[in-house]
Amino acid sequence: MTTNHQVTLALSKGRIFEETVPLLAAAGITPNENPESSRKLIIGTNRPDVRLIIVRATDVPTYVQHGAADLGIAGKDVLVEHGGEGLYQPVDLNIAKCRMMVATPVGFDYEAAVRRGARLRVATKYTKTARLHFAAKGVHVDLIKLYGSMELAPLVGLADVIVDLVSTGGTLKANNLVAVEEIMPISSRLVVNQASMKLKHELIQPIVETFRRAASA
Ligand SMILES: Nc1ncnc2c1ncn2[C@@H]1O[C@H](COP(=O)(O)OP(=O)(O)OP(=O)(O)O)[C@@H](O)[C@H]1O
Ligand SMILES: O=P(O)(O)OC[C@H]1O[C@H](OP(=O)(O)OP(=O)(O)O)[C@H](O)[C@@H]1O
Repeated sequence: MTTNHQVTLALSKGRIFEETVPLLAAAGITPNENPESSRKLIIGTNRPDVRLIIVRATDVPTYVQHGAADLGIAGKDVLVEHGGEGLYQPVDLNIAKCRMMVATPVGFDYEAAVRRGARLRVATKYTKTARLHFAAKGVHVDLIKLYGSMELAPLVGLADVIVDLVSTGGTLKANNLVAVEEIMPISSRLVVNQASMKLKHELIQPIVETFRRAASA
């Protein structure tokens, strides 16, 4: 159980953890175990007042919103889908950078489909983001919720287009797809439970400031 003398930081394994290690180091925080190799979900650190919990990337805002974690690091993609209720987002950490894009099979004329008012089948993990994007453009869509490998959907006739994250473009290229529209740039943000920010201000504020300085260095 966390106390007023300890803060809990929610992180996901993989790219967010890798890119967070230098930020933790700047705040004088060294995990006692490597979450990539450990099966433990609660990981202590060299600082008795800081512990880490390891959760799915999509679940970070939920843990922080409910105060099960005081702080967390989550992608803007995940935060937009979650809605951000109960969270402060004080620092854009400029890590895990990529872009939320609309992509289609090579040869699909997206602009023409939009112009003639076609109804598009859109496969995505990001249904809220996609709904808002296409509604703002006045494009009618049937949303197909997937949990990964969105690039497959247009190749096997499940969808006309996808909404997914693109970084190098390598995954799109390998699957004969092309990005046709940017929805928003994505990076990860530090999120803080609003009640924790007040109740544990003396512990949390220095971490926020250190992350802010490290992120802009
Ligand atoms: N190719 C990429 N390049 C850079 N950043 C990315 C890329 N893909 C995802 N991200 C960012 O990193 C975050 C974590 O991605 P990661 O792949 O670790 O989790 P996930 O598998 O998408 O999530 P979950 O485990 O909840 O299904 C994403 O929310 C996004 O903000
Ligand atoms: O443009 P690229 O550099 O190829 O990156 C894009 C890929 O990265 C993400 O997947 P990720 O690697 O996180 O796999 P996952 O979503 O299946 O975990 C995203 O969903 C794309 O598939």
